[in-house]
Amino acid sequence: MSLFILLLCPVLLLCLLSGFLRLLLRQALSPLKNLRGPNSPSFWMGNLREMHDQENNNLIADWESAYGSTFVYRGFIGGCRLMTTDPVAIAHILANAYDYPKPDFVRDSLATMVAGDQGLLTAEGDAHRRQRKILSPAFSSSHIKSLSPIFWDKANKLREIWLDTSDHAETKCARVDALGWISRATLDAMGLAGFGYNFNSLLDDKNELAQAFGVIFSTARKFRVMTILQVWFPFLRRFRRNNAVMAQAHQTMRRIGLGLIEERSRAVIEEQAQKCGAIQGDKTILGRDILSVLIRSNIATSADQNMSVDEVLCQISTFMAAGHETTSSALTWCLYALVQNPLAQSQLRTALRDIECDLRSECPELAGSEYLEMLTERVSKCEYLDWVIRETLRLHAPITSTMRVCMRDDQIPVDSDALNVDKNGRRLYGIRVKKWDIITIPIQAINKSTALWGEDARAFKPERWARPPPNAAKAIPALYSHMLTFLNGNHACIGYKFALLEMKIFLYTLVKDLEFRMHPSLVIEKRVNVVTRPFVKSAPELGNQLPLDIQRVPAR
Ligand code: HEM
Repeated sequence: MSLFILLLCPVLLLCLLSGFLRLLLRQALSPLKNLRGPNSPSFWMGNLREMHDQENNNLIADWESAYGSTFVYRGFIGGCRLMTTDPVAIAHILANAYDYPKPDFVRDSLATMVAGDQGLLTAEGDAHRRQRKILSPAFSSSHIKSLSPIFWDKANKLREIWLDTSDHAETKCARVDALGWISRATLDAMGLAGFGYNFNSLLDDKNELAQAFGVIFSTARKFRVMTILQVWFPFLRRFRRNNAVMAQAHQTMRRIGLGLIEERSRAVIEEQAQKCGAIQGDKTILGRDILSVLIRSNIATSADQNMSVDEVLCQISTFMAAGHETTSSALTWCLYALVQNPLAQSQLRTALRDIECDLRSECPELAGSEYLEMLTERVSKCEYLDWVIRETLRLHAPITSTMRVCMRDDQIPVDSDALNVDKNGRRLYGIRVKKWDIITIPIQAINKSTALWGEDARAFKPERWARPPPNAAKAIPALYSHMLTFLNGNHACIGYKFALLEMKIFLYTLVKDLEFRMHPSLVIEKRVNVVTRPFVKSAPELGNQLPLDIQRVPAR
């Protein structure tokens, strides 16, 4: 054994030991240990293993009915983690976002995914505030609307591919993997709308940047003991799998990303020199993509406040990670919900066909971009489509939970009507937390909670949106429709208008002329790997997929 290894072993052991001791001390001092919660099936892993399948086993709803809306579950070596579905507690945590940031291990794992720790997803405090301000013009309603031609183009391409596939099938009905196709179409849309880059993945799946992102995102790791250890012992993060492959993918991303930034910056500077564009993204004649608007906004920001090249580069992969997979997951789950509810599917098709019919008869002279603009307006306002999307995002939130860590000792308020008690049966009027305590906000469980949404909370019912939500649900502090799908507060999703418009345009284009069905023998379950994706229960080895049968619906 070399001298180096002989010296290294005791150092590693010492690091591990001091890490363990620190952890045990924090846990011993945490007031969370006084709260009720489920038994821990494992000393080392606590409840983490059973939580891995929570989207398929209603685990959190069961815990909620046993222990109330605020309780603890166990993490690594039995550490207590707070879980709460209490709207008042969640409002407090999200309103004090910088006192409750994402835990270091979450940020580290996101940083691996977005190829750096300088993007909006991982930034905190002043850096986050500054970045968000520079990025906000790119996500305004008017700017997002100006991106709609990209969504129409990619949605139409997918529609043509699917119509062609079904028309050429012997029975005029073809089976496609909806998840795979939607993911390619939304990747293409994100590339163009995000940073003016054409992945062209609907026609060719060999694009080098798409492959690099594929490698980077696949680091969203499976449940492994090593992953848990890396959470608590940062030095172990050096020994990640695929490090060489990842480095290569990061290099590709950096090379292409820097090229895009340079190209866009040059275009913006030329544009300003010619005074042919305003700073507002939607009025410029050049690049409407988010990166171009970000660069304009960055140039207009004072030098001590603007973003560095590395920060801008990191935003590109951040849009990809935060914007592409989430929207493709939401659209896929929407089609799943519609095949499970054929009545809702046909009602939606009727509403979508009415839009086209009404527009053609009211404005027969409209064509080209004018027609598309008016169509976008009508599709955005279609009531039934809106209900279908809300109901999908409530029942199938692509991001099912998020974590926060307390950065100061605090007393988190709770709903005064909630009858939560601690381990000793004492009524809880607030939750005492200590610095470093970890909190899980179970987004999906809150969206489906029967206590908040009523007895039919787990059913897909677009019509529920015809009435105002129950009072209990109205208390949820949300950015969108009383649900936490896009979260709320300083770290709320910046791209939610982008996602909603893209979803509406894709659904209009696909559902209007295609009927979707699923073979009754197929059972679909959810797999959470940063975002939630479907897989066939009897064929998990085939990976994430949603096999749907598609068929052209004859014109009216
Ligand atoms: C259905 C689609 C989407 C869903 C469900 C979704 C959901 C979320 C959620 C829950 C968060 C908060 C994460 C946390 O703090 O733990 C978030 C943040 C974020 N999202 Fe989205 N998102 C979607 C689409 C998009 C799109 C299309 C973009 C960009 C084009 C985007 C960009 C971002 C960014 C940059 C953040 C970080 C914001 C911050 O920390 O300040 N998202 N999203």
